[in-house]
Order: sequence, then C-alpha cells, then structure tokens
Amino acid sequence: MSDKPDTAAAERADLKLRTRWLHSAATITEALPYMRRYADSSFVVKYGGHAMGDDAAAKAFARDIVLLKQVGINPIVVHGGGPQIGKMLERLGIKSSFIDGLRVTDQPAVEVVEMVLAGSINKQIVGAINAAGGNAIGISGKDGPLIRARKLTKTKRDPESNIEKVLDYGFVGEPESVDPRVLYLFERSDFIPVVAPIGISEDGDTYNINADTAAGAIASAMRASRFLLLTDVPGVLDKDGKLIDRMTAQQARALIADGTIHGGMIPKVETCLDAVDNGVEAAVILDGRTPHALLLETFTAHGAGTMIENPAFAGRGTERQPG
Ligand SMILES: Nc1ncnc2c1ncn2[C@@H]1O[C@H](COP(=O)(O)OP(=O)(O)O)[C@@H](O)[C@H]1O
Ligand SMILES: CC(=O)N[C@@H](CCC(=O)OP(=O)(O)O)C(=O)O
Repeated sequence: MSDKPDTAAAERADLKLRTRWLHSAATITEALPYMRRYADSSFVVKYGGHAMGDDAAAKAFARDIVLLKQVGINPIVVHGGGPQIGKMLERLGIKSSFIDGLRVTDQPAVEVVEMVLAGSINKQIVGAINAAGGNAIGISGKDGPLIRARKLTKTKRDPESNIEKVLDYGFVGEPESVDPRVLYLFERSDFIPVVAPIGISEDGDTYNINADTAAGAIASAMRASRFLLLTDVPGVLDKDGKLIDRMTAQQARALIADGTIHGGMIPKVETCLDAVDNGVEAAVILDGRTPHALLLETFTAHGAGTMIENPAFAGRGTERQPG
C-alpha cells in the first residue's frame, strides 16, 4: 500500500488544527480589550422566565455568568419567572390576569409569587451557577432591604367613555428606592448575587415587581456599565422582522409610537430608556435561548441583540461592527 493517502490525510488534519488555533487565537485577541475595559464594572443581567428555556440553555447561562466574574466583571443576576408563577398558580387553582403585561396579584397570589421567585427559581439559578464553578448567593429585594417598594398606581383612559380609570393591581409594587449597599459587599468578594424581584414596603407588605423594572432600578442604582436583558427573541425587530442592532432613545420612542414595538417589548424598552437616562452606559436586549449570547455581546465587536446606548458613553465599548 502506498503511503501517499496517509500523508494527504495528515496534512488535512494539520491544516484543520492550525485553522482552529488561528480561529481560537482571533477570538481571544478580540475579547481581551473588552475584558480590560470592563474589569471592575458592574453588569446587571435580567434573566427572564422565557429565556430560562431548557436545561442546556440554563447551564450555558450559568457558565457565562461564572466567566464574567472570573474576568473581573461584577455580574448581578436579577431573574423573572412569569411562566413558572403562572403554572404554580394554575396548580393551586388561584386565578390571575394580566393588564398591560403586569400580573394582577391579590394576597394569595403574592404568596405564591414570592414562593416561586424567591424560593424555587432563585435556588435553581443559584444551584446552576454554583455547579458551573461559581459562588452564587440568592437574595430577594427584601434582603438588606435592597428594594423598598410602594403599591403601583397606574391609570388608563377608557376609549369608550374617555374617562381616566385607576387600575388596581393589588400587591404589585414599583421600586420606591434601591439601597445598593448589600450589592457592594458582593463586588468585593467572589460571590455572585442572584436577586428575586420582590420588594417590601415601609409597612412590611410584600410586593410583586416586574423583573425588568426591578433589574432596571438596580442597574441605575449601581450605575452599571451594562444592563443586559435576556428574553426569547433575538432583540428588537423592525417592521420587516429584521434585528435592529442599535437604537437611540428617539428611534426607540418612534418604534413604540408606530406599533413596531408592542406588547411585552414596550415595558422592556422603556425600562432600558429609564436605565440609560439614569446613568447606565448601555442597555442590551438579547436572546437568552442562544448559547453564550452573553459572551458574544460582551466580548465581540459585533455584539448580539439590540443596544440602547447612553450618548454620554458613546464609543466606550458601545461601537458595533457587522457580524
Ligand atoms: N418589535 C419587537 N421586536 C421583538 N419582540 C417584540 C417586538 N414587539 C413585541 N415583541 C414581543 O415582546 C416579547 C418579549 O417580551 P416579554 O414576553 O415580556 O419577555 P420576557 O418574558 O422575556 O420578559 C417577544 O417575545 C415578542 O413577542
Ligand atoms: C407584576 C408582575 O407582572 N410580576 C411578574 C414577576 C416575574 C417576571 O417579571 O417574570 P418574567 O421576567 O419572566 O416575565 C409576574 O408576576 O409574572
């Protein structure tokens, strides 16, 4: 038998290996400046109930969070769990409804909300991060207390009577103030905080807070470098369904006004706008179901998802190149 075919196969294998090395080296070279830029800065990561998806996606998310911490970033995870709360309420035969994306939450429902968010989901995420080699600690907005909440007051104009009606959401709260001191403790340690979006009022009442809103308030209080919201779509899509890779506040408001941004994406984008108005460098809405979306967004030039930038920080890692 001639040895020619073996030599050709060996050359092909060698070329494949070198190509892989070159590719890995290029990836590391691209990531290094970002690692330097973000060292010691805080990233608030909102992990939505829909983004939690399957076991593999949850494991990849946990690995990404551990890696962010390992390269000197301070990740703060704020999680949701809307679909999981819905399932538990159904199992227990407790009815709940939504008005404009927010769950109307009566006394029995708020007990279940706290049990699911601060109990099972919080500990699942803590467990996944610890299994990935991190040191996570679960808290809710009640700890510290991190989030002082007040009852949400909202009004809506009835289109038929044109009368402004007060909406009663029950035990749904909005953050009145955020005391970030408990989070500063984690910044100076190996621990990664995982926060359930539950708040407590001055009177000691427990409030259910939309997870986007809670995460945005925490990102503002921490003056975070990045506010990353993981959801179940690639980002904000234009009217043709194409991903918008960056938006100014003005563009975002126009897309809300013309209905391109609707439903659950409205409060999400509004939360991002508030966060950048309050000193967060940039907010990004991205697909939590895509493996390692967090790493791609943080450590590559093309990023992932839709960035809403604070003009005061333009160019500080917010530039985007076509992928
Ligand atoms: N322009 C848009 N681009 C992308 N998604 C949009 C847009 N307008 C509305 N949506 C909807 O917003 C949803 C995300 O909001 P939501 O369901 O509240 O997310 P989460 O549960 O992750 O907080 C998407 O699944 C999509 O159906
Ligand atoms: C007031 C309100 O609606 N609270 C939400 C809290 C959880 C949440 O926001 O979860 P996602 O991020 O997965 O949607 C709820 O009860 O569903």
